[in-house]
Amino acid sequence: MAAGEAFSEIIDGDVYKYYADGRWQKSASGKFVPIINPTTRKTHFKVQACTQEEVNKVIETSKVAQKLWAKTPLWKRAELLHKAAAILKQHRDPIADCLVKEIAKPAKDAVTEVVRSGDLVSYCAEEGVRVLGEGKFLVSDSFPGNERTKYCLTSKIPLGVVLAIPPFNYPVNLAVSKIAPALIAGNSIVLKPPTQGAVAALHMVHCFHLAGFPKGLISCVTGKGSEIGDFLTMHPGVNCISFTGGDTGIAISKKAGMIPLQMELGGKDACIILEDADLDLAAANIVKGGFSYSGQRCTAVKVVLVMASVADTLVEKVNSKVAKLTVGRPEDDCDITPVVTESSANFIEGLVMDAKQKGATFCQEYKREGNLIWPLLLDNVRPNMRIAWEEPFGPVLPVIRINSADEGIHHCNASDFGLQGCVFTRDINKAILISDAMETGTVQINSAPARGPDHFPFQGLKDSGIGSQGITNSINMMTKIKSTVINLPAPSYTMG
Ligand SMILES: NC(=O)C1=CN([C@@H]2O[C@H](COP(=O)(O)OP(=O)(O)OC[C@H]3O[C@@H](n4cnc5c(N)ncnc54)[C@H](OP(=O)(O)O)[C@@H]3O)[C@@H](O)[C@H]2O)C=CC1
Ligand SMILES: O=C(O)[C@H](O)COP(=O)(O)O
Repeated sequence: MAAGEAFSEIIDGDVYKYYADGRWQKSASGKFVPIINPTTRKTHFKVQACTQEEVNKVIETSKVAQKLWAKTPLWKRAELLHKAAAILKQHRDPIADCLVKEIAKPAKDAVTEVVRSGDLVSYCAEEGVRVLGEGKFLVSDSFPGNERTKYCLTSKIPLGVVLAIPPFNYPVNLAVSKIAPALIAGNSIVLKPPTQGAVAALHMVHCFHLAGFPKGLISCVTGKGSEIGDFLTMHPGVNCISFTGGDTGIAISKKAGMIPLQMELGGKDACIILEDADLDLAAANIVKGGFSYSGQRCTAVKVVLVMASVADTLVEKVNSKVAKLTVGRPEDDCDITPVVTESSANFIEGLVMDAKQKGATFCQEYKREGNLIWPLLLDNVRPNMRIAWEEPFGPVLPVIRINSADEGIHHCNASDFGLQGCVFTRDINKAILISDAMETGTVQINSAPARGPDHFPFQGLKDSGIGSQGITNSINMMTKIKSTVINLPAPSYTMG
């Protein structure tokens, strides 16, 4: 069911339409993709399974719309984005409700995601006006052998059609973090939402529709990534891909053509705890960082590396906080809610069983009902266990006891991932040295990893990504530099 009158045109019967050429449309495939509610494990929504012909048409109209959009004054682009942000925030409740049903996001966090997304769009509009409103002026006589006969003017121009593919865990926020920078920079956008989260994304797209963007500029095609993903990412009409997700991103980067790629992939964010750390602060951050949204955040704390001398105290403090976490339905705003799919729950269980077989200490009893997995801290994890290296994307957190900071740094750097990490210590000098040594895109000192606030640069090293996100970096990434050189007949020196 569509939530409320404002969204009635985006659904036909019980199947949500896709958005192309400024209209909500039914796919000619006659097929739909079911969206399973992680809590009930029953089909909750249905979306169109778009065809390759429909993708071709979308990219064609997207190209035409982009040419006109690039000629739209920057202040007008910003004005429309501000309007979309306001409409999005106005409709936060029905959109948040979709997040609860599709991805089992706790009710309050779901509202926060939508509000944060509106703020991101507004900030992007403001930042874009400044970043794109400025270029460079260079003179030739700064390079040896030249007189001042050339003036070079540079500006930032759009790339064309940007393909945006966000993951299930932030289907609205990680969609607008691609859509808003693309649009302010004069690009058009084709969104392929994650299957789980597609309906929330379609509602969000409708807010942009209501804001009055030109037709064809924004499109949203639905379907399973495994079915239309390759066709989209290898499409010759696509000029840039901004992707957030798992290993799929590595495969995409090998198949995509010679176009700019922004890839935000998985992580195994390490939390290093030194002997002098504030253990209450560390424990609070480990629980928040490791278990919020049931560990389904790329920036979740995914391995704790604690000095053996303080490990017992830390584990005790973490356990007493884990005991207070509520477990249940997202509608009831529980801390721990069902993980997104049954296959995800099975994968997490596989990691837990491997750790059990290899002798990890279970701080809580392992408990699972359907997709719901109770929070679990695994102590005395060793490097031969899969959980020491793999990303569970669930409420299970390994603790490895270390005897030196170097051992912690070594474990962190031996990972194929390099998204974020954190270190807890009262010694700022040690914190800086460890931060510099950690091969990750960001290190947080005395706090858990986090992508937000959304204007901070956000990037992964190694298998965690290509390029950098954050509002300003995304705007820059979705543009190219264009130079115009004025050649003078004779050298000219100002006031000379
Ligand atoms: N670094 C970061 O910023 C973040 C990283 N992540 C990572 O994402 C993963 C979990 O998210 P999840 O959604 O399961 O990730 P996936 O990689 O499975 O999916 C991400 C997106 O890619 C789509 N997709 C799937 N196959 C293809 C394909 N062949 N071509 C193009 N697109 C495709 C999916 O669509 P469909 O749903 O239809 O399959 C979805 O929209 C974790 O590893 C996590 O660490 C998550 C959030 C942030
Ligand atoms: O997908 C994710 O996990 C997000 O990028 C995390 O965002 P946050 O750290 O701001 O919650």
